[in-house]
Amino acid sequence: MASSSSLFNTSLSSFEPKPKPKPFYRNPNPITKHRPSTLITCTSSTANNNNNNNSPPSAAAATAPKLRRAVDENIRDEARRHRSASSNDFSAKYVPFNAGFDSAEWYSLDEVVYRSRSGGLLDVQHDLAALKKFDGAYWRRLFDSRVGKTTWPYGSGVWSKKEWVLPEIDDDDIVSAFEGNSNLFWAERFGKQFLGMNDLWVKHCGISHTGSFKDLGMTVLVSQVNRLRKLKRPVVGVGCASTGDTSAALSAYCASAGIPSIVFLPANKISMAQLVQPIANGAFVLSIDTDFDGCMKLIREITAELPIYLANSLNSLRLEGQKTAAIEILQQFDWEVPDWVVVPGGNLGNIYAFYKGFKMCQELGLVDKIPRLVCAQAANANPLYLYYKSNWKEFKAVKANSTFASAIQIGDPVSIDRAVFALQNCNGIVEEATEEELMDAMAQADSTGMFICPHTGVALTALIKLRNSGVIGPSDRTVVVSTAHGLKFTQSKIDYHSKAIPDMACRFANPPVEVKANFGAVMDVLKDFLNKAPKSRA
Ligand SMILES: Cc1ncc(COP(=O)(O)O)c(C=O)c1O
Ligand SMILES: N[C@@H](CCOP(=O)(O)O)C(=O)O
Repeated sequence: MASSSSLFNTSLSSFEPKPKPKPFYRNPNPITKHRPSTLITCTSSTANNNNNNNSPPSAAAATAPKLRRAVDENIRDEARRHRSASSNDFSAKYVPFNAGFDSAEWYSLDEVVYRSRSGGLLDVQHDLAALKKFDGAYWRRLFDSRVGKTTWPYGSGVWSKKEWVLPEIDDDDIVSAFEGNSNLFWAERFGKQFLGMNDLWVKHCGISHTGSFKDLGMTVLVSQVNRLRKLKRPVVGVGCASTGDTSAALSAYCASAGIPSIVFLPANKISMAQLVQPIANGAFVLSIDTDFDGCMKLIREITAELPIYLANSLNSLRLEGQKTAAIEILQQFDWEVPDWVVVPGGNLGNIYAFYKGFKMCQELGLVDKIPRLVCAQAANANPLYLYYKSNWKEFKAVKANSTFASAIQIGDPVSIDRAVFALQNCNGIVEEATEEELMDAMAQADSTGMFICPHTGVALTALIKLRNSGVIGPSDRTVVVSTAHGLKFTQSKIDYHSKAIPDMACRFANPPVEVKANFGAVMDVLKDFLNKAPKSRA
């Protein structure tokens, strides 16, 4: 149903494929329970207002004018100059998913490994004991102190939480577009008009470098690949299967670092905007005559044979970046916890990433609870929903049917176990949206000034259903995660507003009025319009 793809044949036969980090901790006003001496050094350069270290700036530093760096220095050099010489205590490793802290099976993040010995998923496990040496107030202040700066690499919403993401990577190896720090928008009119809600928010993760939340995970994965290549590990390129957003992010971050990228796309199943992104960024694009699940199977087989690093969220590194969106939401609410967070789900890495981000904040004392999560699926690609409805009795992959929410047209999600774990541990809910429901919800949201993607329409439908059934209350603080930019999915909006979708009423369509180029004709249609327009608010 993603009719955009028929305009641009994705077979594209005419297209030629073209050591440990230095610590940076200083805390002149200790607020920690314990303050490890190795972490804190204060040099004359760190004492100025550049705040390249971990400490919140002092009041004097915050008001003093910043000294411009030397002309022959860039922001990486500047960050390097300000780093101190001691080493930090933080570390992370791969363990089998849901393994305890004493797991005998673990792998260094510098190994190329995607699965546990038993074939299960992996997870990145942080040394929580080391992180807990600092209390929640310390972490809150540290993260808050880095927002809105251009200091390398903390100008990124992901790397501003570096100690919780990839603590051991050298800042020099980081590949970042200063992603994250996305807008948390108060959906005042949508909430009031369509839901009777006064505390509804949309986290616009799609207003980002490549137009989706995938940037958050990809900066981490490509940075680690950059490091592996510097360590002379045999990684000749990075590859993914994609419904359009993972491939866009992968190709952009790889292009930025000069690393070859290879993307497997299901032919004629992604939007034209998504297709052109990896092409423009110089990826090697394969348009394959199968669906996403078929592409995913192929890339797993290929990456097992060739030195191509797997960039899908099966690779748990990605989720370390994606989880920062959850931390950001808490931060944007001044560390108050919302009641609900609604996330559209496909391959199901992101719902777990949100859970993990919230859970870390609770475990490390930044907040005292976590929100309930809702995972929203398209009814045409709903294996998680069916599993949930069976009371988690039996999981069956499905054949995903065509959906306007084409980026979640996935029938055999690789992160199913992660998603179930997340939902069961936060009293979560799974909902689904039919094509008509998701398109109507998208049009309704757009009519209140947003310009959302169909996947966000799926999430809004879930919210509408849970509001109508009274599960979500009128004053519950609720965040809907918008996962991609609406401009990637304009064809679906054109089809809707042209009422060109078979068997769909398109109730909120707003087609343009064709009118002759003369004053009288224009006046007639305008008078008609103004008579029908709602009168201004008293
Ligand atoms: C725009 C968009 N929304 C939602 C999702 C679902 O995320 P996940 O696969 O992590 O469930 C994806 C990708 O799958 C996506 O591209
Ligand atoms: N929507 C995704 C599907 C693949 O998801 P991933 O998070 O496992 O890479 C895409 O855009 O490709």
